[in-house]
Amino acid sequence: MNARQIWQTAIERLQERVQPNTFTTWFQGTSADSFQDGIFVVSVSSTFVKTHLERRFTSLIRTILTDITGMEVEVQFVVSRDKTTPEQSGEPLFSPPKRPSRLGRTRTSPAQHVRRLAESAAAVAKKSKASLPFQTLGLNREGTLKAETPPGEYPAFPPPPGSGSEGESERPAGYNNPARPIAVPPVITFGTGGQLNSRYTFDAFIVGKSNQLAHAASLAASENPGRIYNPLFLYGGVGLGKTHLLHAVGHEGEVKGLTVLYVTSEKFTNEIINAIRYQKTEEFRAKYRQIDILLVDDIQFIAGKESTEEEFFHTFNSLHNANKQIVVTSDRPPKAIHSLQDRLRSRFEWGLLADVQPPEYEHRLAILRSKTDLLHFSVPSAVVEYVARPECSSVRELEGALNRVIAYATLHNAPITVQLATDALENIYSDKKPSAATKLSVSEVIDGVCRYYNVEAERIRGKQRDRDIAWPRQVAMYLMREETTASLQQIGAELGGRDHTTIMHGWEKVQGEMRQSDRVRHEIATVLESLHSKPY
Ligand SMILES: Nc1ncnc2c1ncn2[C@@H]1O[C@H](COP(=O)(O)OP(=O)(O)OP(=O)(O)O)[C@@H](O)[C@H]1O
Repeated sequence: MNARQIWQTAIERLQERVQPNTFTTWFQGTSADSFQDGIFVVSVSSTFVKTHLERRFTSLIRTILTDITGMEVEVQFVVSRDKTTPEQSGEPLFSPPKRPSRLGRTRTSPAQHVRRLAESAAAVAKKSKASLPFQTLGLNREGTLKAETPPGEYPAFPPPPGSGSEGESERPAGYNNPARPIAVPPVITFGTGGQLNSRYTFDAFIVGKSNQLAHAASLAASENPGRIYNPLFLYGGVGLGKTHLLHAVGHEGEVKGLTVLYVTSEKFTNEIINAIRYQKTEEFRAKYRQIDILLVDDIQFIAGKESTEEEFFHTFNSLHNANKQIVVTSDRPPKAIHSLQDRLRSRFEWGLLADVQPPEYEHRLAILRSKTDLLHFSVPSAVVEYVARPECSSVRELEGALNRVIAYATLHNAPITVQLATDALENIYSDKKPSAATKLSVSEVIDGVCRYYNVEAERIRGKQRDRDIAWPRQVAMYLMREETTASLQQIGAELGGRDHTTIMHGWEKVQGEMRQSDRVRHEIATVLESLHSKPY
């Protein structure tokens, strides 16, 4: 067998032993460079891939090559400068969507990518439902199961520094390894852009079923900026890690030496307003068009702002045409951003839509453990389990609860015990029990609905009947009836003097839509979640 044939066989075995998205991300596009004097050289497409393969897969590849060749093999990786990317070779596993010949036309290929990722997520989910105790159940950075790996399957979990062989871990909960030192890339500023938070790296992100797709897609986009999933649209409820992933993509771009710009949609809007005001639109455009990776947080807030949408549309086109990566986050999918221009909506739907959901209990435990490690605080397992127990819809809330327990212990100079945690979280966790105490006021509902749909309260109270205002108004009716103690008459009075039958009709309409549509159920759940999430 020559080097190429050996590598072909090795690749087939690797494919059987690692998860599909791990395989695609790291092994797709590798090839045999040479095999001489027991040294097998694998050619890879980038330094990033090289470093990752060296760190995580050397021993597995060595074992496989030794097995195939029947001799002791050392493995090395080289970056092939003139190596064609998968896209250039014409045989991509992930390929960028074909550019439509006219605006707004949709493409199909990203759907296959979604399916592939979703299938692998589902496979992991299925596996994780097996009778493993949660302490030994986990997903690593690639979403592969870390612990209790079935015989023959390679544990892809990275080793803590100095812990011996690859794949071993000290982490009991088995999610990705927060104990690893986290590379702290330099904080970047670009023009008037924002900064990347050095804590928000892929290494510090704990992967679970609820965020696996978003994580895998972000990782893949950061590996191949502008080539895969462009744009990448991350969406989900508050405090679930969208911004974290956005920054992580930015950090990886920085490592590659690319020009990264992170901006909130609010900042983007202000810059446009100022550019128009001071006749600096050319400078604005020039700045935005030399970016390699554009990261925009909370894109839903540009909806309904005409000049901002217009300028973003042109920026988007210009970057996308030049194969520059665009990643945006939103609290909801493009379809649910009601006042967004159709041409922008269709562009957002063009790449990959990936959602993040609230973490389930085991995932919350793993996140909390990683946070205690990062804080260099030793928190007993029973306390971590106590903090993770209530249904916590946002990781930010979870972090807040943990910080509160630690602060409470420090303040009282007391050991961290379950009793102390119970005291520290008394008011907070009792709030979570469904009771009259959780009822909202009508003005809280109006504020929340206006924030979510990006409309003004006067319009909600007004007479207009366009769908873009009628629907938020009906949602307000529904939520006021469900979530406040106000009577139908009081709700009617609050909503511009409407009759109680109109309120009843609005409530029925939303309830009916929720019964029929997952999307509407999700939408209402998101509004509710934002209404109930209070900062600690
Ligand atoms: N899977 C995770 N692993 C580790 N930390 C996480 C994870 N998900 C969220 N966090 C942490 O939770 C906090 C909130 O996350 P982030 O700001 O990214 O949420 P978000 O979805 O962007 O929320 P918002 O919509 O309110 O802006 C951050 O400190 C982040 O590091």
